[in-house]
Amino acid sequence: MEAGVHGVAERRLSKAMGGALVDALAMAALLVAVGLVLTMAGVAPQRTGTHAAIILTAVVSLQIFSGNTGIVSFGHAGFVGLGAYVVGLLTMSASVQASALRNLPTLLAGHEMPLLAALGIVVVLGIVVGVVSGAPLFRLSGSGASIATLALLIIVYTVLVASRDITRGSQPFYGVPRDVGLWTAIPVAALALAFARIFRELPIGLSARAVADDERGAAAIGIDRRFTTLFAWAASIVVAMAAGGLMAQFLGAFSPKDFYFGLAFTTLAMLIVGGMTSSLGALSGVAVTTVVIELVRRVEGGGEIGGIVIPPVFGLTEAVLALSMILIIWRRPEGLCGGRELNLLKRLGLSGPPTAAAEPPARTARLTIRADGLTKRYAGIVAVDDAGVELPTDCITGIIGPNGAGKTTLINMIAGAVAPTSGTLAIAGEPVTRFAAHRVARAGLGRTFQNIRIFPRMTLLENVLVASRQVVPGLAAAERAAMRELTRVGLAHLAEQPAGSLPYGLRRRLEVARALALDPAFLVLDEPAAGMNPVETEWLTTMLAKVRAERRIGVVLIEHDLKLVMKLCDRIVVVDHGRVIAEGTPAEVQANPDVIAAYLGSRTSARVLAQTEQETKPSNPTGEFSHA
Ligand SMILES: Nc1ncnc2c1ncn2[C@@H]1O[C@H](COP(=O)(O)OP(=O)(O)OP(=O)(O)O)[C@@H](O)[C@H]1O
Repeated sequence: MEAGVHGVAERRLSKAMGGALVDALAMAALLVAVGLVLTMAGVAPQRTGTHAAIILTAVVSLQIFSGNTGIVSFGHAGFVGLGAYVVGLLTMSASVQASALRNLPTLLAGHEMPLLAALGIVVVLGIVVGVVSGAPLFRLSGSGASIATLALLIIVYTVLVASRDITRGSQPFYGVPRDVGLWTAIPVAALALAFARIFRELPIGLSARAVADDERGAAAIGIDRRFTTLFAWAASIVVAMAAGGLMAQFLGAFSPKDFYFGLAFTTLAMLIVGGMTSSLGALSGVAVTTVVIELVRRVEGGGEIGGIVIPPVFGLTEAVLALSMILIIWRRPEGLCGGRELNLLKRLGLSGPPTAAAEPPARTARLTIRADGLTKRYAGIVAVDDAGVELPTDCITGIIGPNGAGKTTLINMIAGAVAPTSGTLAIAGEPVTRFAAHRVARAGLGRTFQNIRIFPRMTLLENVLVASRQVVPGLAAAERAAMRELTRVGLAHLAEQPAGSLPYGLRRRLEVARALALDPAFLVLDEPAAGMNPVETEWLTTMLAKVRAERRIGVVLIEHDLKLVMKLCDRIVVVDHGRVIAEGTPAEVQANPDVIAAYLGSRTSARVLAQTEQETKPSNPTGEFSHA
């Protein structure tokens, strides 16, 4: 039994969260150290540092969204602007308002708030604005969503310009108290960085990264893409608007064009240079780019260096930024940090993988998946035709049939990945006919895919954790459950490696571990032995029989390896031309003339069948667990 302070800490705080907190503290300490150096260096460096810290907050807001969801956003700059105008209006003195904004609605006039109170309002407003602007947006995904963020940038800009009574239109909005200095900007930037670092380890951050890596794989473990994306968007908009609030009190005067394409481009370039997928990337991107911009600005306006007269080169800063962005995308697509976080604890050898949890209790009730009259028509093709099957938890069911028979389509309809044209479906008595894949997963179905769908940029542990945390309360406990599944499939020693580095056979194992981490009532495997050598196939057979016996879950597998099917399965469903043509024990199916005619007619199949006949186990009509 675990004992002592370390054991208690591990039980309460997940390893990943502990690491994130230490990283957040380290980055904050770094910012404070830079701030102290700048304080001693004079007024001009302090102003540069303050501006950089505010820009860092804006870049971090972009990182929280784009870095986790993989959707490049052009829209955040607009929301930085919105935050600037809100804080400007709330903190401006009434006398300045009276002269600069004569037609300001009374609701907005004369607040004269301190910055902190105005930032509090910005946070609340940011949540509302984030949800309202994101809700229609994230029906889209991928590049469609990216283009929609560009449209949002234009909409926010247009609204700011058009709201003349409130913003002075395209004229400068002036008279905002200039109260933001280095020691306001740095703590806010440190907080934003800490939030970003912790966000990626939270369930929502894990889900967002899973969606970014493989949308269908994420849906199969119960992740709702729309909710996840909307949450990440709203959280990032809060940070963007807070950055805008600081910018307002740093500049004192600004106009909508300060928060348009120029800012969108600069912040995006900084994030790409540093590395979009980590908070460390945001920090290093801003640091490196700020230094480069400062150096280039000295040349841009012209001057004399060592007696050589340099003419003004306007637009040089943007050109250098664009060039560095292209260079990074070309030479180092993951950015300077390569997508890595600091991970101080791991680097110092102070944190290893979590311990594995004990097995969950075996299921006691007999449950079924019931499909009636399931049909799927594609233009001109009936992929599945009026299929009716019952898949219980007390046996391993094999679904076989020739290529193109409709097996995968049948499974995809059951798993919610393909909407049936007609028919009904129920899992454990719950009607799930029109459920999206993530809802079917939550109803108790874990699955793997014919074309493996792991999350390659996440570690093996994260791949499984993102599933276990759906059913295990508490991240620390979910981590231990994930370790248990990795141990089961023999991958625990690779827990902290990126999944993308795994060879093909091990990826299949990881996918099985991820599906089992959902603690599903049903495990559906689409060609699990494809690409495995005989030793791996034997391992898979043993592991499946063992897990079925221990956990008492229903296993359904589509498999072309007839030997494996006949050896492992209690029941077999045969599909041909989209129809279920036979159903029964392996012995019954092998003797069925329809099966022999339609599916096993070829010489090779007949030979396999003959070979496997002796190895086939007896039928299991009582539904007893035969693999205990
Ligand atoms: N998205 C789709 N659009 C059009 N036709 C499709 C689509 N998906 C599947 N089909 C067709 O439906 C039929 C059944 O395909 P399915 O992949 O379900 O068969 P299968 O039995 O799993 O085949 P295999 O063993 O080769 O994987 C095939 O004719 C296939 O071409």
